[in-house]
Amino acid sequence: MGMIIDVERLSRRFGQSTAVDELTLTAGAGEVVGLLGPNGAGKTTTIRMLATLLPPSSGTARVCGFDVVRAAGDVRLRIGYVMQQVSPMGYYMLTGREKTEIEAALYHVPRKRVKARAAEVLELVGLSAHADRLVQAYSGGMQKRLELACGLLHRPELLILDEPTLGLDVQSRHHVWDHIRQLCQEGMTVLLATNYMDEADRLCDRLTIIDHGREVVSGTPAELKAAIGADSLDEVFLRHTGHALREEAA
Ligand SMILES: Nc1ncnc2c1ncn2[C@@H]1O[C@H](COP(=O)(O)OP(=O)(O)OP(=O)(O)O)[C@@H](O)[C@H]1O
Repeated sequence: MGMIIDVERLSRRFGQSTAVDELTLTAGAGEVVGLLGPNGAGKTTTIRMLATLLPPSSGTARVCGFDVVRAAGDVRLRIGYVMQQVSPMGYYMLTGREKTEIEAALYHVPRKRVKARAAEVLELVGLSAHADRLVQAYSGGMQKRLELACGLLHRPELLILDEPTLGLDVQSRHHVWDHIRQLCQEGMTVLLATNYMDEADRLCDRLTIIDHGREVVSGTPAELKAAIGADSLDEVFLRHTGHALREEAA
């Protein structure tokens, strides 16, 4: 069975600084693989390389069997990417359904299928009842779920989620997690970047902890905790790096 993500010694430099440093990462079909690390650890840079938006400085990355540099078009057809920063401004005067249908057309869903597919993905993320409300009336959690729905429109083999619950309240986070878990049950492969250890713990089959662009340690959440007798992934991070995963806000 081919790997959905197969990354070998991937690096990205910006001038003198190295954002991603010889990272190796794999994901098999149906796995939820996490990248856990603090702000600036290199998660988004890694994701942008896998999504073909940023060329690597060195190393190789294959997604769904295609090289992200030489076969970027083949990769793009097979991935959904839900970005960290969502700017809903351009969509404020649209309903959730209208936004989803526009994105469906952009994602090359055949015209005859657009309405049905939009309704399906809205149902998947629990937004059917709110589909005809304006996006500007959505809560933060609903907007995130709408982004998730749009990432699913073209039935990607790999869904890439960058901080899917950043800035959400506890209840909304649990709601988003429920929907991500449901997608996994349907066999989707997910790459999740987060700096929330509870999110990584709850959702990931395997994760790689990164710091300063480099792998610190990787394994299942249970393995990582058991190896050092830690109760939480925060503690795992602290023990391996000597500093906290999340700096306290000043
Ligand atoms: N276009 C760029 N030019 C220069 N430096 C960059 C660029 N993009 C990212 N970096 C640097 O690379 C490092 C990794 O950033 P990256 O955004 O990948 O981290 P991250 O783990 O995703 O953090 P966050 O959780 O804040 O998104 C940072 O030091 C950042 O300043």
